[in-house]
Amino acid sequence: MIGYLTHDHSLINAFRAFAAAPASAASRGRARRKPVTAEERIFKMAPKLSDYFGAGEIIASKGALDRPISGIVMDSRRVVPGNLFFALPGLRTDGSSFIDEAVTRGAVAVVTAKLPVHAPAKVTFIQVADPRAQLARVAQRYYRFPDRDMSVVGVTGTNGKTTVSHLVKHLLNGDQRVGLIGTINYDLGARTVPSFKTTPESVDIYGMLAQMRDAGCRQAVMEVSSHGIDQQRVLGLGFNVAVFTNLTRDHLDYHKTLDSYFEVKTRLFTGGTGAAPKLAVINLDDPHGEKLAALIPEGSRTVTFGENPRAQIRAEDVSLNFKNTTFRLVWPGGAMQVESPLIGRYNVSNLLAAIATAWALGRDPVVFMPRLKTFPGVAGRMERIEAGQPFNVLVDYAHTDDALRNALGMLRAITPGRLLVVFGCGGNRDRSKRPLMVRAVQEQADFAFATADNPRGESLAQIFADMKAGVTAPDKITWIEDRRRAIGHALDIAQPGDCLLVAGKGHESYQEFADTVIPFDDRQIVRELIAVKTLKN
Ligand SMILES: CC(=O)N[C@H]1[C@@H](OP(=O)(O)OP(=O)(O)OC[C@H]2O[C@@H](n3ccc(=O)[nH]c3=O)[C@H](O)[C@@H]2O)O[C@H](CO)[C@@H](O)[C@@H]1O[C@H](C)C(=O)N[C@@H](C)C(=O)N[C@H](CCC(=O)O)C(=O)O
Ligand SMILES: Nc1ncnc2c1ncn2[C@@H]1O[C@H](COP(=O)(O)OP(=O)(O)OP(=O)(O)O)[C@@H](O)[C@H]1O
Ligand SMILES: N[C@H](CCC[C@H](N)C(=O)O)C(=O)O
Ligand SMILES: [Mg+2]
Repeated sequence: MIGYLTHDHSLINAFRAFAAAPASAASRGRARRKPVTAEERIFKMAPKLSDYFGAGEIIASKGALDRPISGIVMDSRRVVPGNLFFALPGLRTDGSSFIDEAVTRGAVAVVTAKLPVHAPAKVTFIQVADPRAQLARVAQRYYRFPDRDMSVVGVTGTNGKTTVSHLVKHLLNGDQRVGLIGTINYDLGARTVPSFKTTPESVDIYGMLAQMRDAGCRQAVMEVSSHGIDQQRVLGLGFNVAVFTNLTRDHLDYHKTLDSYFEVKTRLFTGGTGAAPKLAVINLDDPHGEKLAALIPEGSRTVTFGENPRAQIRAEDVSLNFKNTTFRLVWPGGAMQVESPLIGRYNVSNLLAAIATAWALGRDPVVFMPRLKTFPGVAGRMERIEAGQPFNVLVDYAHTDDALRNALGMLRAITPGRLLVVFGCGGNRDRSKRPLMVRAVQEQADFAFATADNPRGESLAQIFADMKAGVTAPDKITWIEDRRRAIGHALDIAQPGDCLLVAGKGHESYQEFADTVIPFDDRQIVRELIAVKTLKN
């Protein structure tokens, strides 16, 4: 262990404050757009608190409504003087318990579901029906509707969101500056910062879209997680395009059933998050994609992709190997040969999703496809580690049974020797996927080291116990709690011709325990251990 960060996520909070800082007065002045509605016109003047609320949104209030605010915050620990604090009901606690703390830190106004009986006179209290929904509405107004100045693409699905988002950004980048919000980083146009959430809170999203707008981005791509949709983080956001990659088992700790998980995803396409997107880009190779296509409202255009002969954007004659993937791309009005260093059949799907999105946005594949050649890949997604070892090592972010099955199935087909895996299951996430992940590994791999992923607040003994319910071939799996040691053992037994997949943490540069977050990067650790091994031999 090199050191540790305390679990209060001070670093993460610092990134967050940095990423979502309100546009400065100067940058607000630089905005190039023309206000189009009466509501937007208000924000040309110095806005006051009441301007951020629409008709009927305030149920009751105490204190002045005509005061200015210096920012919007939903976590009392982030309040600075002059802020408007949103007290949100949560799964673990209630933001209302932190109103006193927020006021002590300088909040001048509080939005809450229930007015307090004894309220400090200097603070304004506003009662609304749904503080979480209201947060999104207020944030959108505070940041002056940045989504209306840009074409925003939202990508949802269990797997492939990050890969597709980065591909879309890359394909569109040649024409214009494209912002990005996703699992790995936030590209705000003028600067890129590390991510703290795949789909951040609404106030952070609108804040970041405003920074992109002010940096000249007219196009943005963002991953939209099911948690993000359900927690109204994208409420009211006007998506130009919504993309559906696939739906397989994950997050059932939160959604309980696959049907309700699917229902949450459909909201992005049917207007359930505000307005329906103008364009719906849907994977027809996934049975849930077929179902979704039938739900798209009139007024939205649907573009389908897949190997399915009915898909508008289609891959034919797919050829896969360890070095690259080739297929014939067919679209209404043309066809061409595609070659990409992204390996695995699921990446054909990701490539088609991105191509379909660019095509749906009016771009010509003949013009944008040459850009694929310079796509650098996505960090921690089938990332090859070449440190002079005589066998293949790949680091991948597969953390569901479907992703593991796909990743291992693909490597199996192209590995002459044994297929080895290091993997684990995250804590405080879906427990039901744990035995299924073990099954997927047993089906495809010759030998596996089960270890810690991010245990978070759960004991590793509990996580291992859940995983063990899926064991049918105990001789194939060695259980080693320490992830670094597990990787070391796997490297020790690997022989020329073998392939080692280190799965689950991909680009992550930390490991999260109950009360500490330690620096931990699978890619760096593999390199270090190979170097040590080489020195010893
Ligand atoms: C399970 C889940 O999604 N939880 C989210 C939920 O937390 P919660 O309901 O438990 O909140 P809580 O801790 O009870 O707190 C309630 C309120 O009190 C506030 N509070 C709390 C403590 C304090 O000292 N002061 C204070 O003001 C909190 O800011 C919050 O607004 O609401 C919070 C904001 O109100 C979110 O930050 C939190 O996301 C947590 C951090 C999280 O880890 N979410 C993950 C699962 C997530 O969203 N992941 C998806 C990706 C999933 C995928 O791979 O597809 C993502 O988009 O990142
Ligand atoms: N289209 C796909 N279908 C199935 N599995 C995929 C697909 N694309 C990627 N994967 C697998 O899922 C892993 C995660 O991919 P990616 O990061 O693109 O997905 P994501 O949806 O953004 O995940 P997360 O929800 O954790 O942010 C990859 O490392 C790979 O193993
Ligand atoms: N976005 C996913 C990431 C999982 C990554 C894996 N390393 C884990 O910690 O389980 C989630 O929050 O479920
Ligand atoms: Mg992602």
